Amino acid sequence: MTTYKALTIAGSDSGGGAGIQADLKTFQELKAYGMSAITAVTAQNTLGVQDVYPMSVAAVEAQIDSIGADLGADAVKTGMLFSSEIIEAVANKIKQYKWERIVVDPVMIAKGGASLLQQQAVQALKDHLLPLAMVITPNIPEAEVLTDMSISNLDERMEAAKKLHKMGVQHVVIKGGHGEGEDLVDLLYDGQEFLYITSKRIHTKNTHGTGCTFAAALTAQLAKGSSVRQAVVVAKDFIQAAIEEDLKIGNGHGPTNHWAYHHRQKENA
Ligand SMILES: Nc1ncnc2c1ncn2[C@@H]1O[C@H](COP(=O)(O)OP(=O)(O)OP(=O)(O)O)[C@@H](O)[C@H]1O
Ligand SMILES: Cc1ncc(CO)c(N)n1
Repeated sequence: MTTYKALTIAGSDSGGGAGIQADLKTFQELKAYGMSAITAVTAQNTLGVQDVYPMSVAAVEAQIDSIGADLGADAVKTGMLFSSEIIEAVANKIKQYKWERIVVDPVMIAKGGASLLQQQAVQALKDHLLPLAMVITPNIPEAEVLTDMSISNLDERMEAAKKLHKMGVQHVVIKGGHGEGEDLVDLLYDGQEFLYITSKRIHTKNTHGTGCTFAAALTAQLAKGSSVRQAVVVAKDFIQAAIEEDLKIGNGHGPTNHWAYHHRQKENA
């Protein structure tokens, strides 16, 4: 049996709902072998981010080298990268190891408002990482920052997706969690066609880590050889199950349930 390997390069969330922890749990549930390179340690829980401790560039590079020199990776996800120095180092390592199935989740701000990316690092993201991305998964506010436009309807979202594609990204997924209304649309653009992945909005405050979990599910599927389109559909089912069966823990925005998708599949088998 082949073992498919997925690497996450992201920040640690001590509360376990987002970041590295969400990614590794999701990889495991989707049967991809999970590996990590930590870019920053956050002191975080369901109430918010209490502190951020970035790693040195050398520490980030050393973790990636340990993986590149031995295990290798079938797909790579980037999450919280914090600074332009870390972004440049990560982009160089991706090129060095010739990794191609790259999912860039352009994490900027946590739900409570804490900054997970320095403002001056946005340009580095555009210059160095976007051209390497097989898929980018911004939420609406992140797509606005990256494209320098305001997005208040689906037409503008389509225009933003085209702009991001022009910046060198192969596939763009602009997620609809931050949109309005009962129907929620994630928009996929591959440079030619738009695909709308729709669902009903679930009314819950427990949405901590939805973005990380969605992008991690996408990465696991790409590691196993899926097409981007198939991977996005599975990622949407995965996050839908994880939000529907949310965990009622902590006093703020609780985490999603990373085992709900697998659990449902077993029940339906
Ligand atoms: N209330 C909800 N009901 C159903 N699906 C949701 C809901 N909120 C988010 N999603 C889904 O979760 C995924 C992540 O979307 P969202 O726009 O919330 O990402 P995000 O803002 O990057 O998340 P995060 O806050 O973790 O950074 C998308 O597939 C979206 O459709
Ligand atoms: C470490 C980390 N990465 C990403 C997010 C975005 O959800 C978060 N809250 N924390």
